[in-house]
Amino acid sequence: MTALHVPGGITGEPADLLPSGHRAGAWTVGDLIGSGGWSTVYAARPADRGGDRPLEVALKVMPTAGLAPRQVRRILDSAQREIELGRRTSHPRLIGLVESFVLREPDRPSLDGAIVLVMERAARSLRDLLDAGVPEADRGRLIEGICEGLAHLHGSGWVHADLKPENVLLGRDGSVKLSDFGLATELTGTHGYAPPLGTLDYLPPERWRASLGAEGVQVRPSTDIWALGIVVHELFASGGSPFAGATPVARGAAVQEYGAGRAPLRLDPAVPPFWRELAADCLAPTHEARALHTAESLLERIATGRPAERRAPARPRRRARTALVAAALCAASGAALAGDVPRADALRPAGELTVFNAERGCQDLPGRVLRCSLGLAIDPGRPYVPGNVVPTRVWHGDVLTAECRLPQGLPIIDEDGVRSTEWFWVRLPAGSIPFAAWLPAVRTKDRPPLPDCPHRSAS
Ligand SMILES: Nc1ncnc2c1ncn2[C@@H]1O[C@H](COP(=O)(O)OP(=O)(O)OP(=O)(O)O)[C@@H](O)[C@H]1O
Repeated sequence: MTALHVPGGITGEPADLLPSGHRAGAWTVGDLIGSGGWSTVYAARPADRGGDRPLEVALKVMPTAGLAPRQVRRILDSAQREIELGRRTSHPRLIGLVESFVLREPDRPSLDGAIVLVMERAARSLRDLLDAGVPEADRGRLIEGICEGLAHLHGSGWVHADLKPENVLLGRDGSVKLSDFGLATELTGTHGYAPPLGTLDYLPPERWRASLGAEGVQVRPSTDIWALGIVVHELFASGGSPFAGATPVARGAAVQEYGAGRAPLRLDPAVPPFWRELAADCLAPTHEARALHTAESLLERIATGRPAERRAPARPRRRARTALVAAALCAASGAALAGDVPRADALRPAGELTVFNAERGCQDLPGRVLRCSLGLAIDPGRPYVPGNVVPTRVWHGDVLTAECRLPQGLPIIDEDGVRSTEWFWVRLPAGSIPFAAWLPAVRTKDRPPLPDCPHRSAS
């Protein structure tokens, strides 16, 4: 875990290292695996034969000696979270906790009193794999494994809160195992509170302006979904972030510009269409829009979408998937426009529609807040995501002129569960470019008699 709001890591003298062959609790220490800001991790094996202990484990040693009380509290809190989560959950996609103990090392004062977490041992981390180059055939499987881990965590009422390639470990067989639960937070209702720590490159826009209360900062499952979107992008873009900048802070500034609707999402062209749509949904700029994409629903999409990709690797087949309308409730500036739409002079106004936004809290607002704005689609046959909406926004109560209807577009479900495949070709306010776009029928209660549209945007 990297400090965000407080100066990072442990200050003072570095702790001693445990030599290979040293006995720590019931374990014999082996090679050093690596170290983070708060801990050192060693390979280890059982010191005694017999018993049902795993034959190879990793010891995460978290020294506490000589630290300021605040730092000790931080480490104890982190260890407590790992232990609590390890005690309460168990899943093949989560690194298992075998046991924990306090190290007694009177001859090594810097290690005396260190907390030791004994964990299932992995072969390497996703960061190592990214550095070496991820084989193309493995990428989808890795994402699916991360989603499985997140789905189990979220389903058990926990948020990881520090998802990043360093914390995605890989077994010898390549299986994915999420690790490092030092910030993991149990939800009470819709959210939980974590210490104000995290890794800058994986923080969603709302975290950059989150207030720090007595309990910490608010985290929700959508925090992990954002981080997943970054990891998906990294897997296909040689480790690159979708947000430009030479430093994590500069990239964080780009995240905030995007979150405020002042910049579009620019995904690397190397990310294939299926994963691009998935990453864009994970990277929806607001918690509200992102919350529509749960780890569980992403898993379902992967399960149905990936085989199609495999069958037609040259040009992945577009699957008509059900999209949730609020996915397009985000800033859409800079959206590219698809062709094959009728010219302005070809439009003959045929009916009026009043925009209806089913999202709670968006119907009685006196002003026009971005959060409650709706984007109209460029192409009603493509997923209704930020890359497929026009820049002009509309709001609940706006009256739009409709020209025609498309009975069979992509099915859309609104926040109340109303589903429709119908779309309306509507004019946008004067001066808008483009001059018209597609409104999903779930975004209006009106059904004026309209002719069927002769056209649809190219997909
Ligand atoms: N169970 C494990 N099996 C194998 N390697 C592990 C295991 N747990 C951690 N590691 C490796 O040990 C190193 C340090 O671990 P870790 O990142 O958990 O420490 P940390 O102090 O929490 O780090 P950070 O401050 O970066 O979050 C990393 O290289 C990680 O891949």
